[in-house]
Amino acid sequence: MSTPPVGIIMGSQSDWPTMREAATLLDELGIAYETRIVSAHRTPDRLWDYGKTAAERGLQVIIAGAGGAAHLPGMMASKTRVPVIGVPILTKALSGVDSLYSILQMPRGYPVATMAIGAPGAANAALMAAGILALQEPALAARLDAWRTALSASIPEAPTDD
Ligand SMILES: Nc1c(C(=O)O)ncn1[C@@H]1O[C@H](COP(=O)(O)O)[C@@H](O)[C@H]1O
Repeated sequence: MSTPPVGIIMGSQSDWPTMREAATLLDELGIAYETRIVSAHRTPDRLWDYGKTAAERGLQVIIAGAGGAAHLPGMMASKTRVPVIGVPILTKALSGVDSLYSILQMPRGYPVATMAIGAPGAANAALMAAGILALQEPALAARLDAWRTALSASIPEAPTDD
């Protein structure tokens, strides 16, 4: 089976309810993806292999979600030149600020495009991936434009009581 353009990876099964937001949006936009649980802490060899083969397999964007000591996105960025979009998972102890800072503060040379905490960040990660892929795919660019127009049109001009 050929490699899809997007890889959605996450540190744990417990991240899936959040990361599913990214998958749902990619579905809506007709973008193929694969999903994997990869942890820098718990499955370092899996992380190594995934990062080492990402470019040669044909992945074009990696969306990486992790919570707490969220080293996965940064470690993946250190292992592959494929752009990594990081999603900080909302945590109970520190409200996801731990995840956010862990992903955001990368040293020079190994960037991670860091999204907002939680589900909105996961959705935006998919839209960011779509925008990157749309640079080379006019049909996808048209679908993304239509999606944005529809969202804009759905916003009421004035608030209602219920
Ligand atoms: N941050 C990381 C990494 C990593 O960065 O490699 N691996 C797992 N985790 C995170 O641990 C949290 C709790 O995981 P469990 O629910 O499995 O205990 C998850 O949010 C996961 O992303």
